[in-house]
Amino acid sequence: MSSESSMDWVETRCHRILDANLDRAREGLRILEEWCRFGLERADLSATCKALRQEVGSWHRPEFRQARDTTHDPGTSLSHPQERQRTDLNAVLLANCARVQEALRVIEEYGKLIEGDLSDRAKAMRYQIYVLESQLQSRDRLSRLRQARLYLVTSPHPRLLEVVEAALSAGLKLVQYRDKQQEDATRLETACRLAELCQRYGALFLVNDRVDLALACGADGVHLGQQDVPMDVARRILGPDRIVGRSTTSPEELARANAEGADYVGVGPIFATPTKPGKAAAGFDYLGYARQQAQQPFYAIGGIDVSNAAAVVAAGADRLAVVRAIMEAPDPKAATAELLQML
Ligand SMILES: Cc1ncc(COP(=O)(O)OP(=O)(O)O)c(N)n1
Ligand SMILES: Cc1nc(C(=O)O)sc1CCOP(=O)(O)O
Ligand SMILES: [Mg+2]
Repeated sequence: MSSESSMDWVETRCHRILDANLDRAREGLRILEEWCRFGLERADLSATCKALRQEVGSWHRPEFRQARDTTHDPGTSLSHPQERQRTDLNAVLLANCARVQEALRVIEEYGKLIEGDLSDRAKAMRYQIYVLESQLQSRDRLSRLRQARLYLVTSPHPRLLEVVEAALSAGLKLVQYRDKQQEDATRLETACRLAELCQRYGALFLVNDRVDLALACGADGVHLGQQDVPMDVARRILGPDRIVGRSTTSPEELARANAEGADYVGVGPIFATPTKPGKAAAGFDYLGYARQQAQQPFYAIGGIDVSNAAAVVAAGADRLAVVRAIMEAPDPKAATAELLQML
């Protein structure tokens, strides 16, 4: 083969690679765009995906398509089991973000042999996809939060992981690690183990009070009380894509939570509870007020169990947070299932 033809040979293969990866990037962006449009109904994110897809389309050149040779492509018969598996919607989004990022990385590398500008544009877009992935994860966290009707707030327990796993196995999708007494090193270790457990079950995991522990264990967010750090401090530390909730007991506290943009609020205590001794019940009156005034999902909390959950729902709660009803249940899995059934 002459040196000229070997150059042509390499160039033709690069065109083939660029053709495949330009198509791969556009296909992945289309899949993300469909969820943004029809799933999240987010015009802004849909427009972002559409613009990125159109830009990638503008990078195609006739010589790239002319180099296509699907008949002799050994990859068409290759498949990995993980490519067929999508455990949930989030897995679809993550898989297609990765598909676009990988395709852009290939275009960036092989584009250097063909056209430097193409390589530079692919690199710049790859960072835009990282941002889009965070936005989708954030939207995904908030959409998952809205879907979570039952919230387990843990209490200290000798078999804490076992109890939480039993509740997760019944379909629980929202857990908060709350332990006011434990030393930090132990709390961090426990938080990391709970975070891993919740991720395995596709559940959101938050930490009570402590933004530092939430950050350190990679939690999906933090729950702040009235005496905890301001919301903007928590968001500065955790980043804009994590969930921050706030306890409320009165219209004034709810107004503050609305004003600071809490992603959800606790509304309680509905009934006086030994889990939070010394705090007077806010009762159904405040629950009814919160139903009218809360600007985010709210979880009724305080003394709730299967004996009164129906009454709490009837008084205006769509979502419940419990401690003892699960943590002290003889059968946490059955208790969780029964509460979920009532919601
Ligand atoms: C969902 C939910 N609501 C309220 C609380 C109470 O938070 P806690 O830190 O236990 O008490 P305060 O800080 O609000 O006094 C919660 N943990 N979860
Ligand atoms: C952690 C907590 N916060 C409350 C609030 O009103 O902010 S009441 C509460 C304790 C809830 O425990 P149980 O489900 O065992 O009654
Ligand atoms: Mg607190």
